[in-house]
Amino acid sequence: MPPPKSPLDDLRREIDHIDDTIHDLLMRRAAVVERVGVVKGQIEAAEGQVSGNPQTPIYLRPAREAVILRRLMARHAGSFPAMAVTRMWREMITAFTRLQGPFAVAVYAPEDRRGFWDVARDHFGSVVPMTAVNSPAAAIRAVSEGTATVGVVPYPAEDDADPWWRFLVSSDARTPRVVARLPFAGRGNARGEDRDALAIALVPHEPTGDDRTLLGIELGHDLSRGRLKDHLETSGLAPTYFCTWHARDPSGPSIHLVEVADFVDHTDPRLAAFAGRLGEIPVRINIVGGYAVPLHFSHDARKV
Ligand SMILES: O=C(O)C(=O)C[C@]1(C(=O)O)C=C[C@@H](O)C=C1
Repeated sequence: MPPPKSPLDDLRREIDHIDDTIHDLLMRRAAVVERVGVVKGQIEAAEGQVSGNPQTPIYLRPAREAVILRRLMARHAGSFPAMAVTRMWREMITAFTRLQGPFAVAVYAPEDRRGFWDVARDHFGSVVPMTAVNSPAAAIRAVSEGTATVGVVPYPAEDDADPWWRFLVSSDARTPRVVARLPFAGRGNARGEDRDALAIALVPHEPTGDDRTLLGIELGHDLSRGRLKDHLETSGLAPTYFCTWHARDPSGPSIHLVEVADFVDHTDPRLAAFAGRLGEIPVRINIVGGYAVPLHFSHDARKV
């Protein structure tokens, strides 16, 4: 006699069928991502030929990743926790990116401060090669030299006397840019530092529809922070965060890092308006990068 049918059998068969469908779709997505990688490689090779400066392609597109997650969160419904969906997609997206080309992460996580490690792992997944480095400068170096695709460094602190971000205030195309703010998709059970982290990479600053931009502003003459803020505000670039670094040599430069609640690139007329307002004061403005505004989860993490 066959064993009596358990009331679970049909439900489990349904789950097996759903798992097969999810798995099939993952394998299908992988094939499409590989085709995207080929096209990106062709586009970058053509651009390298035009500029006479071919570079190893970097496939990461943090802006697109942010748009994907925001779109999924906007359609999410039901009892499955929203934050669990984003965790799965974060693990998947880096695994997919690695189908296109090499990918490694250098995280500022000295032995006595491991907090950013969890935050980086949550964002880039548990399979990607990840190395701890002892200073933000080492993370920047790893990205510039190509030993890491992404560096993870602390969100700038106003009172940092030797801030890492000043190394990113440069117009050199080989200077890494800020490309994401972490955590992007909720903190979960990650240990953290007292502040967020920023991801840096050799990837262009691209809009997502809800962005912050970091401007590095070098002035040829002294100007009070108050006056500088006024000029920024009247040019439509009201700062949401502001740090200043003074060179030790008093005749040396002061550089300001200004965060603006919008997407700004070099062609933005507000930058020209701001430079115009400064009149005789020489100014150099660099786009240090920017990031998609992270997702906000409600307390029970079910819904964004
Ligand atoms: O849209 C792209 O550019 C892709 O390469 C695809 C994809 C993805 O898996 O969806 C992978 C890597 C990028 O960082 C962004 C998105």
